[in-house]
Amino acid sequence: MQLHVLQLSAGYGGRTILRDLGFTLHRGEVLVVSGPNGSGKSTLLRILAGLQVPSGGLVYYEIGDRRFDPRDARHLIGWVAPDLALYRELSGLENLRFFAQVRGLTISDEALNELLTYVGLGQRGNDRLAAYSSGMTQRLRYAFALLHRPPVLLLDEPTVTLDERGAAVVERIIAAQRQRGLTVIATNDPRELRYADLLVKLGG
Ligand SMILES: Nc1ncnc2c1ncn2[C@@H]1O[C@H](COP(=O)(O)OP(=O)(O)OP(=O)(O)O)[C@@H](O)[C@H]1O
Repeated sequence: MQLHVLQLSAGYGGRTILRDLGFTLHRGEVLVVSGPNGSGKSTLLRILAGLQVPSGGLVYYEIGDRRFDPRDARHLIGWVAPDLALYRELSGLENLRFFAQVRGLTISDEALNELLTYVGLGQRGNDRLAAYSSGMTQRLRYAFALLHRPPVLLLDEPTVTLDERGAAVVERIIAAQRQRGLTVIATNDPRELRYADLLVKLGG
């Protein structure tokens, strides 16, 4: 599996944010996208997730001899971002059940509870999200992203609001993802540069 980005450009209303960006990411590798606020990290991740269309260039995932446009690759992608909204009136477990159903997955409650334990929410799966702290909600986003065991993991500000234990969970998830496929991290936290097999610096 590979991710190919060729001469990518993107912007908003005639303002160019990303210009002529190119790289290839191979299975097992981690790409870290760094840069100051407003340099286009989230924009790049949204394009890789198929949530935004670039103004120029080419982006595709390659598996064997098949190519997928990001917009047709949602089943391949797990996505964690601060603006990823989950249902506050549902419990953690109910959120996972709901999104598994939406994705057409059959996953037992036992497996969902294992996933909750994996992200450190084992004791809190039946609490409503309204009662979660921001770090607990961020942990649940990881469980959500991992539901379908995606070969591509896109992490925007992966450890924002997480404590040390939460950051250790993220470290474990990234290590596991190296066995499964690709990881892309957008961050301006210098501690996260250590994950990079490939580093793309945006802005200044
Ligand atoms: N929907 C939008 N409409 C117009 N401009 C936008 C939109 N989204 C982002 N921008 C602009 O594009 C630029 C890049 O934003 P982006 O969120 O990709 O940067 P970032 O590097 O992720 O920033 P941060 O570190 O603050 O999260 C910024 O100048 C931002 O104001």
